[in-house]
Amino acid sequence: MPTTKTKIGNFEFENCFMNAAGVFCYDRNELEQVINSEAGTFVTKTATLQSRSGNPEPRYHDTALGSINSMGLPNLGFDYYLDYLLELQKTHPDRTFFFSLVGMSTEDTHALLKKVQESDFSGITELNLSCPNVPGKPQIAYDLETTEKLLTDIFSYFKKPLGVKLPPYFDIVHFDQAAAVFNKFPLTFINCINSIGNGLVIEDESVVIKPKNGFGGIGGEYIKPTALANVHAFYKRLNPSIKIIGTGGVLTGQDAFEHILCGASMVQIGTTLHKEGPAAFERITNELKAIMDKKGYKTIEDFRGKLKYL
Ligand SMILES: O=C1NC(=O)NC(C(=O)O)N1
Repeated sequence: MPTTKTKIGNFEFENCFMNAAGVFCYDRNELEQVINSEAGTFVTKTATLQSRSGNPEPRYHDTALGSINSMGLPNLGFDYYLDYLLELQKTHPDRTFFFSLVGMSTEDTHALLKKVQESDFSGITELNLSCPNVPGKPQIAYDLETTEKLLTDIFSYFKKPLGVKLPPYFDIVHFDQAAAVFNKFPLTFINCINSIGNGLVIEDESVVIKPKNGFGGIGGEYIKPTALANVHAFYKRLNPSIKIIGTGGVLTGQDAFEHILCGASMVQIGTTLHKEGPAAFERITNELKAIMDKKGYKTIEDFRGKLKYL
């Protein structure tokens, strides 16, 4: 029977699936459901220094082909998630979890990461450089000069495993430029992609979410081609030591197979998890294993990154 186990940095995971930050990860109740599912691990909701109520509702809307959201980083605050992660290190010493975070300012980001560095947290940190939904705040990783400066400063003091959650890029030159920046740093991973920022969904004559006159991040089937392109573009450009997490448009085992074929070592599920709940992990894992079995692949390394060209 094929295995879908995987490795990120020095950490091994029994399954290459996990939630995408923002989905099923707001509090202990949701995170516990992911722990007890077939998922190999979880990532917390992106934590900020202080708790945030986020944007006005309605701020999330499912559509036939995916979702639109403008949550605005609602979260229970850094200390809530750190406390829970430290508790899990005692109750689940054999598991490794991801901690998503970002500051509302550069100073806050450094304050957060210094707290992680000084803490007993022994998991993996995902720095969210791509939230499109905080009014007035840009998606950081679209500014490569700022991103390079931020990572330079971070790696002067942060010595634990760190990856970055990236927005989608849409230009080959931008893939080249972004990869050149990321290759300068000892990143454990990059995560492609966050939602495609500032889309608009209309029903009848109205937008469907309240914040920003209806503009929000797009997820689901709409974004798989862009997600796959970002995973593969960076897979081809980054030092092999920087692993790729693939996020975006995963509804089935076939979608996950394609992310891994493009180079992903881990696959995150967002919109589908929001719609279906944690049972989606078992379904999609079984679908991927059936595809691997049919093709004679025993592990994901047998086909990871081996996308064929014409
Ligand atoms: O990084 C994020 N991406 C999203 O699509 N939404 C959330 C949010 O708005 O909190 N954050």
